Amino acid sequence: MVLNRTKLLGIFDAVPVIALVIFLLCAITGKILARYVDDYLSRAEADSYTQELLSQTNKILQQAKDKISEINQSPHEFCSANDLRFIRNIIYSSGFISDLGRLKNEQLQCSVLLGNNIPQSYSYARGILRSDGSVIYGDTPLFSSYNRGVILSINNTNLVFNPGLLSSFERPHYSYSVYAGAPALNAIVRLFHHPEQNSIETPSNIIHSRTWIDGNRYTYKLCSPETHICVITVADELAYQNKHRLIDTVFTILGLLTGGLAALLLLRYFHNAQTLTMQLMRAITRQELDVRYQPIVNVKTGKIIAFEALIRWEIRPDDYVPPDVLIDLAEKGGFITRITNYVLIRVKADMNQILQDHPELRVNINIAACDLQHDSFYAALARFQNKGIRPHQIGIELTERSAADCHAFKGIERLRALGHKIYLDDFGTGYSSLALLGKIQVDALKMDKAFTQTVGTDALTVSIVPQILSIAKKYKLGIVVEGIETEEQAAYFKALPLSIAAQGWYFGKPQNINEVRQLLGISRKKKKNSPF
Ligand SMILES: Nc1nc2c(ncn2[C@@H]2O[C@@H]3COP(=O)(O)O[C@H]4[C@@H](O)[C@H](n5cnc6c(=O)[nH]c(N)nc65)O[C@@H]4COP(=O)(O)O[C@H]3[C@H]2O)c(=O)[nH]1
Repeated sequence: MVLNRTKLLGIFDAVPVIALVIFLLCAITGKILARYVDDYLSRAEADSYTQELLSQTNKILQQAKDKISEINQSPHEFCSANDLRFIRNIIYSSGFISDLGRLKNEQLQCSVLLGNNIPQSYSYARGILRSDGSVIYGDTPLFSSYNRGVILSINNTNLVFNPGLLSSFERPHYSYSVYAGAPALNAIVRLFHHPEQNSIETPSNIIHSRTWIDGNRYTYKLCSPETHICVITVADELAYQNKHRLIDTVFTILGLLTGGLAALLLLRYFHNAQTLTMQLMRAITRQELDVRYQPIVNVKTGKIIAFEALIRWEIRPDDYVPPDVLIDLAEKGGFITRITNYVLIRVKADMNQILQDHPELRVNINIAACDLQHDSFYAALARFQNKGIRPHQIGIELTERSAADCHAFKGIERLRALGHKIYLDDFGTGYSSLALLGKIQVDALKMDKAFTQTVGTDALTVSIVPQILSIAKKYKLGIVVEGIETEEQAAYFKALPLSIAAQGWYFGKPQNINEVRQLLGISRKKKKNSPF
């Protein structure tokens, strides 16, 4: 008993550590999530800003082409005063053109700002030949009042872009550079840039993608595969700092709260379980547990042939802990054999005389696999024989799960050698029911009530009831059908050409020993003396 209690406390001792680990895991997960969300939002923000600049640049290039074709419709003499006036009217209304020059044999002849006063030597920066036949010169030196400018050249017409044309798209903490590439991607020039953006280097090529450059979350690149225009935006730390702090705080708090809640729930669950387990151990010591007996009948005659002993724990008046919960607690707490021995003692006290008087009658006891390793269990069983009760009058029920435990095999053999009958409980609910029968020898199968309840319903056609019955027949095993609740179910099994024992509310619910005595007395009267 000291050993059991120590083992039990050992399990519960680990709970605060597990709770702490869960708490820490949740807190760390919160931090990691914050990082992901932060990255996602930063990328989304950079993406939308870069996209905006890219589409604006594409729009301006298209408008520039339109303006050039409009200007090329000039009805006036080439570079005449009227021609320059005509052009001036068009470019001043556009807002994004700072000058426009006309060329002959690749030599500038006149421009809106310089008139016809053009210096003879003129050299352009490197130009990019684009797929539509236009040429773009990035940051070319100019003769006009602007030192440098971007030129779009189509059909002997050079359009100079206003250098500040993207200024209305500037954003705090962001700067940008816009590039144009040749379709073959072998040459790139810079078109426009933020006034502070001089440090960024022209990329060696333009790969069509949207990405953080070199994994740096402050430099974002977006290229258009159609126009070969690329925009690189650069954010400073301040652009994300506040958002980063907010996201980090929110997710850290969420992580801590979730972790705290999970840890608390775990502690509460185990505290309750611990409390219940301790209460159960106390109830055993104080002998507060009760045993009820459910009749098992021959389904053909309706005669009682046995009882199943079932444990009951009334934790408060009319408030019972379900036996499977109670058994689970005892198994996890490592003191299930105390329950089994307790039941054996109670059964002996209750049924001693009845079993002696009626040697045909049997009582089935539920046991767990680990009982089979305890000498105290065999000793408790042996006490029945001292009173002249024969071993076959004490049936042993083991669930499939328990019987499949490899340590149980030897114990089962030992019990059979002692003369006890072995019943495989809840048969059919395990995944290896049939395989189990090849490994261990049992005397009867108890068909689980879940299958019984398919009788009288459409589900019977697909249920495994017939298979279980034929397995029992094939292996020459007895069969006890559990959970018979209706006359229809009873009639179904009664009509089968098999010897079947039955148990269920239809024949009688689990009852206390006084009711059992009464039941036997009633049966006795009915059958004129003995029902057995
Ligand atoms: N719906 C319905 N249920 C019916 C009907 N006829 C009987 N039952 C219930 O079916 C269960 C039959 O016991 P089990 O399969 O061995 O299943 C038992 C058994 O595995 C375990 N158990 C009960 N007492 C002990 C015990 O002393 N030791 C061990 N190790 N396990 C026990 O707890 C399980 C549940 O026991 P109980 O709640 O008493 O539930 C009992 C019984 O009350 C019916 O017609 N309809």
